[in-house]
Amino acid sequence: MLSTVRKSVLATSKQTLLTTSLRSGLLSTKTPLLKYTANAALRFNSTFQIPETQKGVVFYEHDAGLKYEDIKVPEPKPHELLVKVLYSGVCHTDLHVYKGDWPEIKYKFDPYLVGGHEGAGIVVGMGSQVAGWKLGDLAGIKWLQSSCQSCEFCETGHESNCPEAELSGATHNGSFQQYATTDAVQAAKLTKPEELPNWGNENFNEYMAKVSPILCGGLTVYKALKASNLKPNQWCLITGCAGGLGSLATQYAKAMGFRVIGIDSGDDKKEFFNKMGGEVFIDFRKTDNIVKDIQEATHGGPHAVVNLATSSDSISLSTKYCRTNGTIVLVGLPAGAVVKSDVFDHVVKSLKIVGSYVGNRADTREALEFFNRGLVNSEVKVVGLSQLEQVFDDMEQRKIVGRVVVDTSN
Ligand SMILES: NC(=O)c1ccc[n+]([C@@H]2O[C@H](COP(=O)([O-])OP(=O)(O)OC[C@H]3O[C@@H](n4cnc5c(N)ncnc54)[C@H](O)[C@@H]3O)[C@@H](O)[C@H]2O)c1
Ligand SMILES: [Zn+2]
Ligand SMILES: [Zn+2]
Repeated sequence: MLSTVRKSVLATSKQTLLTTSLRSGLLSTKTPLLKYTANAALRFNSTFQIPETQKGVVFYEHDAGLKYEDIKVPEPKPHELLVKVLYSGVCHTDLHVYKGDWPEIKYKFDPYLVGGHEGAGIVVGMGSQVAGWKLGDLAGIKWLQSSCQSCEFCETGHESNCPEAELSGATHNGSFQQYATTDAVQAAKLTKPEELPNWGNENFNEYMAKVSPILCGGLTVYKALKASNLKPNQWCLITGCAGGLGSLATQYAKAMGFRVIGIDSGDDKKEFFNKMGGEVFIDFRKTDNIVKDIQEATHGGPHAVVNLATSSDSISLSTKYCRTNGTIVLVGLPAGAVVKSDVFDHVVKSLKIVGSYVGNRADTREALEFFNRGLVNSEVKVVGLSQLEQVFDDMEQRKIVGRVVVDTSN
């Protein structure tokens, strides 16, 4: 799947990697180059030639078609990085944004919107106020593009709840383009694979493709599992267990010492779930009594449920089978979803229902560490960025097993 040109480029040493990439075409294009030197506030290095235009997938209004177009390369603001995006995971959130499922968000069409918030790439430029980054560093673009850093939520590490938060792919153009800007404080620091015993420079492209879903999917499920209050050896039920977040949640849960029972549908999804380390799979389309099946398999119900399914009914159902004193974590955001729970059961069983929204910078670093240590294997299918519309169609029809990642070079 990964291009042989890139593979050969990446078999080089650390020092030669970026310049060789430029010669081979990884970082260069035939389009005219911007004269960044004209703006002394921006810092660039001659190693990186930034074109004026690039390929990106844009939409001009919700649910009215995606366009793979030549668009302008954005210029970083003083506090922003310019990232040459190599790969971007496709999260169901990108589909919700495209469909306009969440009217609460103030989407920014200027005049178009570029989705994507699981971008992995190389820092090729930065604004004058950026500190702590060097050109050539590897950076991740997350859903939380920036936060104010001074409100009560930012101050206490709840940055994703910041009322001023900017969101990649929704209020700020995201990672479905070859070059994207992102706030330098919130950008995720990615370790170079050559510094990791499990990886090495020869696997650079594979590393970048696989790390991209950790930037939303991995981070989100890791944080949600922390919010579940589970103790080692307790049962964790994951709804939507064979989707993008589900495949990662299964592995993080296992790595954190929990037993995993998953709900999804289809033999391919069951097989995938078992491969990810899941113990019991319930096919919601095949069972006659899902509550009974779950409670029997877990001897009284799971101690926590992490709801990742893109189904409102499945969320309400989780209040029925959750164990007494258990925690129900809400993560999936189907359009217009509400949780219907029986108050009597709710009180007598003393259930806790909590929402979990991506994670902060520490959660990001920790989630990446699980991946870097090889405790979580991000199983991805890589396709060209130009195929994004097809990926959205497949996602809507629930055909995708695990995560699809787009390669911005084609
Ligand atoms: N809270 C957050 O911070 C956060 C972050 C990222 C994503 N999300 C949301 O999480 C959800 C999942 O995202 P994803 O990228 O994993 O989506 P996905 O499409 O990859 O996976 C969803 C899975 O749910 C399964 N499913 C659908 N109906 C089901 C049902 N009734 N019972 C069990 N499984 C069912 C599908 O078959 C699919 O495998 C989306 O709504 C997304 O917006 C939330
Ligand atoms: Zn996401
Ligand atoms: Zn804030």
